[in-house]
Amino acid sequence: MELFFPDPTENLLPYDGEAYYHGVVFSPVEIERCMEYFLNRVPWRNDEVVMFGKHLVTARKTAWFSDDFTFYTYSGTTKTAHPLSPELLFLKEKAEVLTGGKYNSCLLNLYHTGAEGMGWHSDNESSIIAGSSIASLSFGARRKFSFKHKRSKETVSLFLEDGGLLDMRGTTQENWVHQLPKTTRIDQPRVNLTFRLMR
Ligand SMILES: O=C(O)CCC(=O)C(=O)O
Ligand SMILES: [Fe+2]
Repeated sequence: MELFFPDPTENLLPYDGEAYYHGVVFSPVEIERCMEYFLNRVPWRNDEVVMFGKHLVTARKTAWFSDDFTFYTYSGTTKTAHPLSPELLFLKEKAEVLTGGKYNSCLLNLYHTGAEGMGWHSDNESSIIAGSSIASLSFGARRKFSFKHKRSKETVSLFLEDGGLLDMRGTTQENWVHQLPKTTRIDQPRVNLTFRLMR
C-alpha cells in the first residue's frame, strides 16, 4: 500500500494493534541538519546480537541514547546509552507533540544501503512499558516497512519517507512483528530513530 496523503488518525492495522503514519513531519532544512548530525556526529557502533546461541556483529550500525538509563539489554546483549543530545531532544519533543506519547530513550539505526535491513521482530522487551507508543522517525532513503500478524500472518506494508513519522502503540508489539526488508534497488543511506518509553 502506498500512502500519498497519510492520515495520522487512520489505523494501518486491521486488528490487534495500532499504527499511525503521519507522513513527512520535518521541513527540508530540518531534514538536512538532522542528516548532517546523524552521519557526522552520532557515535555509531556495529550492533551485536545473540542469535541461535551465536554472537553476531551486524553490518547495520546502531547508537543508543537515554534520559536516565545507562545500560539496555536488547537482542541478548547489553549496550551502554549516551545521554540524549540537544538534536535528539528536539526530535523527541516533536514526536511527543504529534503522537501525544512520552519517550525517555531512543535507538538509532544506520542502514548504509538497501543491502542492510532488519528482520522480523517485535519491540516487546520487558524493559519497554507495554502498550506505550514507539515513535519511529526516518531520514534518508525511502524504504519499505512491513507488519505481519503473529497468528494470521496477514501483512501490511508502507513506505517510510525522508522525514516521516510512524507511531506504533497499544497491542501492536504483542500481536504483530515488523521488518525493514533488504532491497537491491537502494544505494543511499537511511537512518531510523525509535523513541521508546522504558521502565
Ligand atoms: O528501521 C526501521 O524502520 C525499523 C527499526 C526497528 O524496527 C527497531 O529499531 O526496532
Ligand atoms: Fe522494531
